[in-house]
Amino acid sequence: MESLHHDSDKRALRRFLRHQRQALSQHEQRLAANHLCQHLKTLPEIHRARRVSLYLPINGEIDPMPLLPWLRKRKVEVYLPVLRPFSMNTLWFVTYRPDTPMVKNRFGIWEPDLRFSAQRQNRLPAWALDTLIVPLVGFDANANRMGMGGGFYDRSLAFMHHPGPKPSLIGVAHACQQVVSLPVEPWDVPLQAVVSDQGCVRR
Ligand SMILES: Nc1nc2c(c(=O)[nH]1)N(C=O)[C@@H](CNc1ccc(C(=O)N[C@@H](CCC(=O)O)C(=O)O)cc1)CN2
Ligand SMILES: Nc1ncnc2c1ncn2[C@@H]1O[C@H](COP(=O)(O)OP(=O)(O)OP(=O)(O)O)[C@@H](O)[C@H]1O
Repeated sequence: MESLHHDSDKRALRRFLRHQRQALSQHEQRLAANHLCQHLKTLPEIHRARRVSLYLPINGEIDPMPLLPWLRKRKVEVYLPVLRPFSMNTLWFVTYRPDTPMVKNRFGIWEPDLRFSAQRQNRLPAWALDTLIVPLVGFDANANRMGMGGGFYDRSLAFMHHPGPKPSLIGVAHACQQVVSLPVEPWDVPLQAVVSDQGCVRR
């Protein structure tokens, strides 16, 4: 595919890739999730991390949750992205434990409820995490990414363009979400790597 230059091309590609992953059967999804997590477990960015964010999948997204028992065993603190209230489309990262009270957000994604997230000791800004597992709609061989189009991760990770602490960013997606090349926008925050059910591409 040629590189894409227009917003309408980007929207069409996003729609196409979302259809691709939604067409996977439950069996294919489970297999892909297990393969993904086997690859993730080999990454140094995961091995050295003490605080990791995952996400709860929707719309055919690859499921990173099979990693959870492994992380818990290693005493890694696990966080989920939460739509930050009263703030323009940015994310907080909230502790995910077996007793964390959950609600559906406006996109139908389960997230820790507001009373829980509002307590400071239960959340972190993205810069305080060691590694973020970032859900993707599309990626290319250079680990460029395309998300849901809300700009949530890009906005929440804008600090990556400045000096200071920087977490590792690992994108994850189904192998069928890889394209030849994606346009890079000025606000895009580069990932270290993208991991799929079929392996890992590095920047
Ligand atoms: N599982 C998961 N959780 C996540 C994300 C994600 O991509 N996946 N996010 C990553 O950013 C944030 C939520 N961002 C989202 C952005 C757009 C849509 C979405 O479905 N948009 C619809 C329009 C819906 C509407 O406007 O009401 C669409 O694109 O059709 C969903 C989540 C935080 N949590
Ligand atoms: N740092 C930022 N500050 C303000 N707006 C931003 C920032 N980053 C992205 N945006 C806005 O978010 C919108 C969506 O961006 P884009 O299409 O790149 O989303 P995306 O690749 O799906 O990323 P994400 O996974 O973060 O949603 C764009 O209109 C862009 O202007």
